[in-house]
Amino acid sequence: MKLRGLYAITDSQLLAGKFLAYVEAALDGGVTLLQYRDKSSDEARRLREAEKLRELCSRYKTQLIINDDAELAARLGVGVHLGQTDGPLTPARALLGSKAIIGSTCHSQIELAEQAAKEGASYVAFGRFFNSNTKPGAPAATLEMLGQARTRLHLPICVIGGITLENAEPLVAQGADLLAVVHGLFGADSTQEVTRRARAFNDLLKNSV
Ligand SMILES: Cc1ncc(COP(=O)(O)OP(=O)(O)O)c(N)n1
Ligand SMILES: Cc1nc(C(=O)O)sc1CCOP(=O)(O)O
Ligand SMILES: [Mg+2]
Repeated sequence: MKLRGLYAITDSQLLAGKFLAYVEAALDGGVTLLQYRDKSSDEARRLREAEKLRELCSRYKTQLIINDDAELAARLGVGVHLGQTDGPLTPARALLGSKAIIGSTCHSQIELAEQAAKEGASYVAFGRFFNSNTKPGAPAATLEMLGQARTRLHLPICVIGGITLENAEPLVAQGADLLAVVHGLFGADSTQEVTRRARAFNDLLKNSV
């Protein structure tokens, strides 16, 4: 499966009271990867919500990715996204198997991405490219770095951080495969607008290849 398209990421605060409706609206517009990102330590709720997302994703033929938690991903039989302090990639690959999608945060460092590729990552993520409501303190990355990464790396490149329909085009032009978005997608006022935005993100990627 080619990893290219919209990578929707959930946010428990932003989606409070409309979680499944907004996620389904995004899936309806087309989502390549859906990441369940919940930074709370409420394990029972995390399991319950992740199970619901797995069911929804299977209906829409979208791949579910769990943020931070390889054990939960293994329990559900889905993929995982690991940051630099979320545990090593090699044991996660051993736990989840060769077919699982495993992503790695590489901030703005191509060397981290090369290492992640050696350790079995399925994609590497660079960011933050713009001001982010969700994670304002994330280290910054540049378009120039992204262009260099594209020439050096042979696995899918995900970009993240403050991405909207208005600013995404240069990232795609520099070789991004996956646009990872929270607010620029789920910050919409209605489910219809979420679906419209999802379609428009996909159009940006389609029109560039
Ligand atoms: C697709 C994607 N890219 C980067 C991140 C950030 O991961 P991390 O640095 O571990 O930070 P948290 O998201 O865990 O706060 C991500 N989650 N997804
Ligand atoms: C979870 C996360 N990681 C980032 C990084 O740069 O590693 S930026 C980010 C938040 C993405 O949300 P939004 O689209 O609302 O900016
Ligand atoms: Mg993390």
